[in-house]
Amino acid sequence: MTSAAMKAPGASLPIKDKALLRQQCYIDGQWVNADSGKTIDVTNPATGEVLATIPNMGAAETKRAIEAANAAWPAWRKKTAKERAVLLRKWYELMMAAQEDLAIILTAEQGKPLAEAKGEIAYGASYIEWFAEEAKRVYGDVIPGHQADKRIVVTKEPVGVVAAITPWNFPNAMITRKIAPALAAGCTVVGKPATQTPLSALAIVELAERAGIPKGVINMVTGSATAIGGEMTGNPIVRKLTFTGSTEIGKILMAQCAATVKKTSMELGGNAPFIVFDDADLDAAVEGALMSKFRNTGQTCVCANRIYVQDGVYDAFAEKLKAAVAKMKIGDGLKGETQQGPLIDMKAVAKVEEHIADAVSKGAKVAAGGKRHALGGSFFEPTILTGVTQDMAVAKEETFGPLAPLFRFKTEEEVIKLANDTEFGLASYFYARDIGRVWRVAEQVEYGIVGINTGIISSEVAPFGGVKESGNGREGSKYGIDDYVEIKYMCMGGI
Ligand SMILES: O=CCCCC(=O)O
Repeated sequence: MTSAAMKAPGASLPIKDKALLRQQCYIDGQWVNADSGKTIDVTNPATGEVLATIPNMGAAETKRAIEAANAAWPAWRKKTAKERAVLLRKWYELMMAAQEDLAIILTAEQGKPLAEAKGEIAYGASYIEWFAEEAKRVYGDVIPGHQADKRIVVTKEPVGVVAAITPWNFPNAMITRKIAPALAAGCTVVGKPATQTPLSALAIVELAERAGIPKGVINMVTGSATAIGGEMTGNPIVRKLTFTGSTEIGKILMAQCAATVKKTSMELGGNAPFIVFDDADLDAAVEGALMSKFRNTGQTCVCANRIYVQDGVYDAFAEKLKAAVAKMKIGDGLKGETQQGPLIDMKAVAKVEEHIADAVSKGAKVAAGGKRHALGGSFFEPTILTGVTQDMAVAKEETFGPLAPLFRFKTEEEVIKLANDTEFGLASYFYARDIGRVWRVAEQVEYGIVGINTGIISSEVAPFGGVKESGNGREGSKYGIDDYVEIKYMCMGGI
């Protein structure tokens, strides 16, 4: 094929605003290539098609981005909260106006069904809307003095340059819920999206530029995770690192940040228990389990990973879940009524297969699915395992795929122990109607988030985050901005 006859990357994407498909990074208000000119292909996990190429940047470009963010910081922090809020609001509006195009780009690079992608754009934009409002409420305190001639005043100041590293499973919302509070608080940002899904990040930076966010306030680099992460964590200008991803990588980043004592927010792995008690509304529990387990084809840190069902309703729950799963439509997220897209890559498929093989070798039964889907590639059948026990790998590790393992339990006390028997502590869920039990269980599970009679817990108005090895800090809600401010105490004497 001649180069003239070759299709431009992304040409097949039915987006109206072609300028959203950016293939360069954004540093100091300029769209730029890697110094080396090297690029990385971005592919569609549903088809294998190359959608675009992005710059393969490293430490040098990241350093420049950090310096640009630092240069932009004084003017940005000096703006009034309302001035920052107006720009954020404009960015939110542009994002919502481009919802359809942004969703198409997101589905194409990530695989989730278009309806879910549209939901993610609205969800991602909602953080910008929320923090535009919160920018105006970064209040301080006046504390009664400890001596007669003293007054104590507490103010909150932006931490400074923030580095944000985001994952492939939510290529829009994980960026906005870091950048929006940072900007609202008066910080500037250098972001690095996952290499598999950079196009959503670059598209929203394009919209930030159109919204009038000044140059240097947001910078976005793509490329080598080790080189970019190394510069972000090593550079003393960066005062805070915010990361969403695996616990394994989070620990490495935290260790690297220790050398310059950076603040960190870590939103790491989960191993969410989903408990169904005898007194639960079973249909509601099945619906909640479907939403929690199969959201984004099981590739969400808050997806149910272990489904504990009480003895008396175990068989009925398994049957109902099986019937619901049988109706799921699997396919290319950009096509028709798809409810389950492909997994991100073949490594993800291998992990699901490992968990199934391990469980089956120890006595679990495949009640639905259990193998790669006939569509090929990284499509996998939604799977249910019954007879799953605590000695199986799926009890300890996050599968991050469409596998619902059903564990049987007898008592409330027993299941609380099982639910807490993990180093993770992000999301947990349970279904019960007895009000005493609801309080007892909610208070005893060691998790940052507890879904009670619901499988969906995410919202910009709520504090999202985990305990134990699931991380630190909270994203969203009135608490979310705290991660981007430093408290200053002024002791005023001589009064
Ligand atoms: O993997 C974690 C993404 C979090 C998605 C959410 O906010 O619900």
